[in-house]
Amino acid sequence: MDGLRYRLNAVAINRILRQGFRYYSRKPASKRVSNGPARFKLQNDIRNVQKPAKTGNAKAQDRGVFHYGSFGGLKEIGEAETQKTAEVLKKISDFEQLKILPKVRTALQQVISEESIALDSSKDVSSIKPSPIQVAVTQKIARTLMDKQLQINTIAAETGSGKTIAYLVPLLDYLKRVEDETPESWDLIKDKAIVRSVILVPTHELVEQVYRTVSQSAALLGLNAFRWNMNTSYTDFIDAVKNRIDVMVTTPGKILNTFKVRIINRPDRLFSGVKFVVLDEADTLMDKSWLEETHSAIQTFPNVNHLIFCSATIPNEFSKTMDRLFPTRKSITTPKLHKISRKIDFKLIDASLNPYKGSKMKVLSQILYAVLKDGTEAGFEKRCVVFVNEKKDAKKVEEQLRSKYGHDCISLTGEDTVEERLQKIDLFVKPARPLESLESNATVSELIEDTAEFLPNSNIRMNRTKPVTASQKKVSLKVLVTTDLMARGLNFHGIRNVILYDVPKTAIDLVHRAGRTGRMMQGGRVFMITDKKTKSWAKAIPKIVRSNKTLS
Ligand SMILES: Nc1ncnc2c1ncn2[C@@H]1O[C@H](COP(=O)(O)OP(=O)(O)OP(=O)(O)O)[C@@H](O)[C@H]1O
Repeated sequence: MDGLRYRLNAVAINRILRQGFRYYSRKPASKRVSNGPARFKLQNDIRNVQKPAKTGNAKAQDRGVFHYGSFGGLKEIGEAETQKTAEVLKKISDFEQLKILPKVRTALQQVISEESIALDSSKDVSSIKPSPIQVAVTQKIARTLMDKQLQINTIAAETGSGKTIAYLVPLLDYLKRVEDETPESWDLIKDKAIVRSVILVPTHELVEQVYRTVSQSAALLGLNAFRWNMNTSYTDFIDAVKNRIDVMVTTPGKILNTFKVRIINRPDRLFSGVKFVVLDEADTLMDKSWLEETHSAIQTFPNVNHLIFCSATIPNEFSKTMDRLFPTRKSITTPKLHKISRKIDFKLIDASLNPYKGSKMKVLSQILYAVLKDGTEAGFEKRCVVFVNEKKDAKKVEEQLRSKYGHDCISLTGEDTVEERLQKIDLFVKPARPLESLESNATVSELIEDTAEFLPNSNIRMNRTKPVTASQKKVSLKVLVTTDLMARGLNFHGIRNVILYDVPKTAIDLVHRAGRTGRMMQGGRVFMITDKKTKSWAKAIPKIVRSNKTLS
């Protein structure tokens, strides 16, 4: 980073930080408010939103539901539906109480202990507890796990609630029970060239992420896992399937491609052994743009027993599609579905107020500066994800952050190749790197004065719990600017700050983007930048999060 430029910016920023409040105090007395302008404005906005002017919305609010935006949003889930899950959760809180094979339980606890962001390495593996969705799914599906007829379930739970393990429990339990409890069937298939189960996801990033969890669990259980992504050749697949693939992770497109090439002989036979199919990020996979491909891919598995649709949101459109195509499905939903975790500190900054003068870019650079300086994540490289609505803006924002403000920044959109995308997200999906391990520590804060504690004209006070020590002054911040493409399903590892540069257009986008932090009940901060055009329903979100309201 260009030190001099940064130093100049820092001086400017500090001046702006101080001037923000001075400027405000020069305003006419009638407009002065002791709590600070933005807070006042925010409360006004909330009051406006809560006025029962729009009767539909007011009624929804009475039920604890907040209608965000004017586009077709999230389905309102009836209390009766989540009540069933709540009842199960009252009775069960341990893995030991779940009806699964002990070896599957131990393997999955082991995997959770190795990959979870919510546990420290000293944690005793056997004391790891299942998350609510893991309890609900296991108990519900276990009852009919080995039944022969087709069973269709939708699983829906909030972002970062452990849904991958939730569907892996019945899947792996099923595969191992076939081996252990039906030796005649197992003898017939164990040496056959077949695929036994498939997990479908929309992107190659997710193929990689889900495969990591699947391959770890499969190795512990003596199962063969295989991922088919952009680098996998048809010969790789043929070699793997010869030895039986127990779990395959791929995209619907890859499944359909097997029917288009000569090199794969009779793919219908290879897929005739598929008994268990999971669609992860099902609302995306069943979206208009994917539906045809996804549906055709499912149809290539004629003997499937379990079909699971898993997602963090149930958009109205998805629900209608499912009613049409799979009317007999059963739903498993958690009470917190469509809520933003209360562990997330949701902050608003209004770019239309001084000193930003309408510049969202200025706001963004100041948030990044404040994040850099807040004294958290001491000794580790900080990482921050910025979401924009349009892909054309990702590059623009990146360039400005780099050239004008000297931030260490990359942008990622669908225009990058899959390899580039995987490379760019690598730093963000892995645990934060200790600063000592980095060759050249970016010692940005050593160049700047230690003064910034709040952002002007916002409801933001950067909570610095301890004084910043000399070692904490060594800081480094990596910034990823991206679009909704990276908002679904990706388990950004321990990312504590997400910035919504643009106000998300729908509640669906809002829930997914905010959900890249605060995963598995860990803390996190979401900063949303608003401006003159931003509707009052968006400005009400911090209050909605604090009061634990459901979004629709
Ligand atoms: N029982 C558990 N205890 C603690 N951590 C867990 C548990 N189960 C899963 N995790 C961890 O929680 C994190 C989030 O899990 P996962 O990615 O499956 O969430 P998700 O619900 O699929 O999120 P999204 O909706 O964003 O796709 C992972 O780091 C995972 O290792």
